[in-house]
Amino acid sequence: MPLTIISGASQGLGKTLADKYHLQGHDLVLLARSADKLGEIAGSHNSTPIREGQTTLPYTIDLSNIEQCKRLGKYIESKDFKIDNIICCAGSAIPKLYQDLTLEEIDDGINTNFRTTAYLLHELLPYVIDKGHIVLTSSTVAFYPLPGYGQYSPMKCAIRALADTLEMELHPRKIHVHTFFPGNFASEGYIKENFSKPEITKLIEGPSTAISVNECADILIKEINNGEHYIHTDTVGWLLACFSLGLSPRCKWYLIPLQIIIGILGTLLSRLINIYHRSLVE
Ligand SMILES: NC(=O)C1=CN([C@@H]2O[C@H](COP(=O)(O)OP(=O)(O)OC[C@H]3O[C@@H](n4cnc5c(N)ncnc54)[C@H](OP(=O)(O)O)[C@@H]3O)[C@@H](O)[C@H]2O)C=CC1
Ligand SMILES: CCCCCCCCCCCCCCCC(=O)[C@@H](N)CO
Repeated sequence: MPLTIISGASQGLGKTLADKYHLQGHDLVLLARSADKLGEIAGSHNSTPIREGQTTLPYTIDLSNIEQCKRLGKYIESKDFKIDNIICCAGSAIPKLYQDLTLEEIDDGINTNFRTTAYLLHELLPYVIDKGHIVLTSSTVAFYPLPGYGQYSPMKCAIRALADTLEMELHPRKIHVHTFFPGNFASEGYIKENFSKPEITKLIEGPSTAISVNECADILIKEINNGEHYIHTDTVGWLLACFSLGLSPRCKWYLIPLQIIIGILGTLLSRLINIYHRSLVE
C-alpha cells in the first residue's frame, strides 16, 4: 500500500487530504508544528484502520528550519521508507497592503510558503520511488499577484518556478510533479486571513468564491489521478493561468488551442482589466 507524506496536515487542506488518503488505505506521515493536533488525527486514523497494519505517523516539525528538515531526512532513511507521494500543503497568507506589513511578517511569508516546501522536497526526494508523485501547492495568485498579497504571492510564484524546475529534473525518474493552484477555499487559514484582508483584496478576488475544503481536496485527488501537471479549482484560476502559461508544462493537449486563444484574448483585455482594477485601488 502507498506511503504518503503530507505537510501542513494539522488543519485545512492537509488534514482533509490525510483523512481521505487514510480511507483509501494509505500509510501516512503527517507533518506540522502542532503536536497536539497531529496526535489527535493520527489517533483517530490508527483506531480505525482500513486494512491490517495500516499506520498514520504524526511527526512534529517546523519545516522552515534547516536542522529539523535534515533530521527528518535521516529519520526517513533510518526507517528505510520508500515514499510514493509527497503532498506539500503547508502555507498561509497574512493579507495586508505591503506598507502595513512588518518585516517579521514578510519573513514569515518566506518561511511558511517557500522554505517549508523547498526544504522538505530537498531532503525527501531521494526516498521517493520512481513513478511516484509530488504535489507543490501554489495559488491562483501566482498568475495574478493582486493588491493585498505582497507577503504571499511572490512565494507562490517561487513555488511555481520550483515545480517547473523539478518537473524537468525529475523526468528521468518518471516522478510526476503536480502543481496545485487553488482559488479560495474555506479552511481555518482562510477564515483567519479574512480578518486582516483589505477590502480592495476582497473585491478583486471576489470571482474566486470560496469552495469547501472537502471539494478542494476531491479536485486535487482526482486531478493527481488524471496525471494533470497544473491543477486549478475554479474557472477564474484556469483563465488567469491561460493568460500566462509560457513554457510551463501543459497536459491536456486537446485544450492547447483553446488556451492559446484565451491567452491572446487575455493579452488584448489586460489593459481594460488593469484600468478597472486600478480604479478600485484609488
Ligand atoms: N485557503 C485558501 O483560500 C487557499 C490556500 N492556498 C494554499 O493551500 C495550502 C493549504 O491552505 P489551508 O488549508 O488554507 O492552510 P491553513 O492555514 O488552514 O493551514 C496551514 C497548515 O500549514 C502548516 N504549517 C505552517 N507553517 C508551517 C511550518 N513552518 N512547518 C510545518 N507546518 C507548517 C500548519 O500547521 P502548524 O501551524 O501546526 O505548523 C497548517 O497545518 C497553503 O499552501 C495555502 O497557501 C492556496 C490558495 C487558496
Ligand atoms: C477574466 C479574468 C478577470 C480577472 C479577475 C481577477 C480575479 C482575481 C482572482 C484571484 C483569486 C485568488 C485566490 C487565491 C487566494 C489565496 O491564495 C489565499 N486565500 C490564500 O490563503
